[in-house]
Amino acid sequence: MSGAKQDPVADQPRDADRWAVYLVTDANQCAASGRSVPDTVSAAVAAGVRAIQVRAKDAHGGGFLEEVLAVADALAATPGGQDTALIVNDRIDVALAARAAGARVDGVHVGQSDLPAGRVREMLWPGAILGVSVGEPAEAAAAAPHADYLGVGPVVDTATKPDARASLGLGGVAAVCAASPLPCVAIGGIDVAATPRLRAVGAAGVAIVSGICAHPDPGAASTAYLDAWRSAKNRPPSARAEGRSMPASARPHLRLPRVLSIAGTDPTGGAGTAADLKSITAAGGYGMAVVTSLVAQNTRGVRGVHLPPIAFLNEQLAAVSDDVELDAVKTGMLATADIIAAVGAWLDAHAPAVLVVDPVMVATSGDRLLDADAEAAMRAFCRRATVITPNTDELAVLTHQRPATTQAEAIAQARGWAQETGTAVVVKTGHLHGPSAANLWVGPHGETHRVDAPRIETTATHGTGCSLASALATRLGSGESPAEALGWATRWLSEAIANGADQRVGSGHGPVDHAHRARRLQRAADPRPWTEADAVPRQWHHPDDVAPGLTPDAAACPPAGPWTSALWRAAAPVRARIAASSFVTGLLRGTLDQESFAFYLSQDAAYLTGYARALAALAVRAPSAAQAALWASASAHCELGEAELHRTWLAAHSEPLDVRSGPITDGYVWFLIGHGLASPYVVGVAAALPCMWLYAQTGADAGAVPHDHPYGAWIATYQDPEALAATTDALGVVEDALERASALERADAARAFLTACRHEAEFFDQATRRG
Ligand SMILES: Nc1ncnc2c1ncn2[C@@H]1O[C@H](COP(=O)(O)OP(=O)(O)OP(=O)(O)O)[C@@H](O)[C@H]1O
Ligand SMILES: Cc1ncc(CO)c(N)n1
Ligand SMILES: [Mg+2]
Repeated sequence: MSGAKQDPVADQPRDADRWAVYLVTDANQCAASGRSVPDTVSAAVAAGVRAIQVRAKDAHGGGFLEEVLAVADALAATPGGQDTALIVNDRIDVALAARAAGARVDGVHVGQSDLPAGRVREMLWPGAILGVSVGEPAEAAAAAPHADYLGVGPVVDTATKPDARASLGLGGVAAVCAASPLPCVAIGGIDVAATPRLRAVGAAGVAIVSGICAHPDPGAASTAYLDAWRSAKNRPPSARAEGRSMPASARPHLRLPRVLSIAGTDPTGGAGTAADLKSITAAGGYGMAVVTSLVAQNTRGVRGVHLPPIAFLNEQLAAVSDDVELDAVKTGMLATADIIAAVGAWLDAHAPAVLVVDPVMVATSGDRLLDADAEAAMRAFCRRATVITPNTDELAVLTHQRPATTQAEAIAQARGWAQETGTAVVVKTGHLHGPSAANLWVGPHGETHRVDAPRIETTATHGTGCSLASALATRLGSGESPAEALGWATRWLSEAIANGADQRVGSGHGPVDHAHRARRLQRAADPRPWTEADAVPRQWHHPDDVAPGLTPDAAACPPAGPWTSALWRAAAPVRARIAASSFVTGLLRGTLDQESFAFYLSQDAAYLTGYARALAALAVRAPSAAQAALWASASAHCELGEAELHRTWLAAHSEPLDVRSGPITDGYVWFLIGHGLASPYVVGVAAALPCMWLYAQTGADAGAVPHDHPYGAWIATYQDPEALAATTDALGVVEDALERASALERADAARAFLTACRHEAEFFDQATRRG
């Protein structure tokens, strides 16, 4: 029996350095150098290794289990062992058995010949780490939705794994890393000298077998690997020269990416350096700007361009690079071949880890921003980039083709470009027509990441290209993968475009609202008590005491009497906020991106489990059998009926069913359970009501949903007649309980009701706050 505590390292393995040096054990090699596997593990962990995989190719199940338990004990007894991930190779059953025996096991690693990663994930416990061995980008892509990290190899031919495939070399590892959004740990014949080079091509760590197990001093060997890992720069100075960037996924997340924009100006603040600085700030970076050209322009068009001497451009560039280390560079309007040459020369000397080139040629207004004879120079300049962000017209110029008129044509042009140059392309579809304004990342190895966004009916599109490229550079510079970075930038920009017109700036193509998201989050972060609940009087004697002056509006599920009617009126402001939220409007229109919906759904699954328990508590405390039955059957419905829909939708859309609840979900759930268990019954039922009542209202607001609506099946649950009947019954219970309650309890119940409404608003909104 293992003495190790069942206390998973859970979130720790997501640390940037978790996989730096990953020891994979081999009992034969340990034995040959006179040591047990647990002793080898202890020595490695004492030296600073923080990930261990127990591998026992030849052992039978029982022997393997013994070895895992012994390693778990060794970890429990070694300083640093608590923070060390313990992964079991191949055998899910052994991992489960070890956990059943009380050992802390954190996950499982499987190969291509084991069960498919998605199946393995279904068998694992929540929060388990799943690693998958891959040898090519296609395998990485298949494993990515299910795994937490990838083992990439073999790097060189190795004797420890006789069944291994042809070695990948540094280039092969780089290709898989570049195509993968997950941390990629290189494995297979890695010596100390190769370690920093693997880090430089994008590996998140090195997995070592013989280099440590067969070494006479495993502790010293571990130290040597760790030192070699740390000696490598986070980003490879040579990568840019090779025209390849280090994949963002493998870089540790930087605290504050320092991002330089090299672009023209817009005195009305909507495009160029002004837009770039706002976008970099909004995306979480420190923004800097070098001005290539002074542009007299506004929302209606360009009036004049003044180009400062090249020598002065060089002076600006040197002033930045002499003093500040850069995590990302974004270029915009470069205007002339001379400027392109000067910026190119500076980039030769100061290769940033991330270079986003927005090949600005023509403004939204139709004015030229790049000399006609500089197109060839821009084409060559683009090859320096990590990624370029042309609009469809610019993509056509770069690829010598006619402008694409469909997304498929634009993607085909981008593919050709990416394959030929090795530089990724973000295909922007703002200039096309149709309901979608999606962005797509098209990489040199054929990989694409599509981020859906709805086309917005607005004139506020001045500077959208500048803003997207700057936000993208910032998120890539912070260490995000291409898919993550483009996802964040697209969602943020979509909100900025949708709210741009409210700024009332200019009469032409107005600027986007770069700060909209920040303002929304600032409001959400306000720690003061929620005002709607604050407004309830200390005692509530009469229905008019709550929400005086608010005129009633119709509820899809009508109030059951004067008290619930008063609650409905008091909730009007927060109800309006929910109805206008970008999540709910996007959901009802069907324009919400799938990733946000999947996040919402997984939180809702977690929520329902808690809500079912809050309802069960109310059943226990109900004053009558009829009320107990109402809450008990609603509880059973949540636990069984509704959660099933979550599972089937997520599975059908290949989205992971992640039932870990986030802080917003947790806050709401425990608020409900707390009131259900510990507050007067009237307070508990008032707290539980908004979940039913506001959902019914959202369903009614949705109206008839077309059969091809992407979230039609989901919205139908809001309109479910059984749920409506339960809501009507619940309203009767709350009305009755309020009628009988004391004035003090009634006020508490109203506050709990309004606070629950606010929780509902936060709950919807959380899906659009990620990142
Ligand atoms: N009406 C719109 N609705 C939604 N998204 C839009 C709209 N117009 C542009 N976008 C988004 O803004 C980004 C840039 O758009 P676009 O393709 O127009 O680039 P651009 O022409 O380079 O912009 P700029 O005018 O700043 O140079 C894209 O991600 C696009 O999807
Ligand atoms: C300076 C500058 N860069 C880019 C654009 C593209 O909109 C613009 N209008 N102005
Ligand atoms: Mg543009």
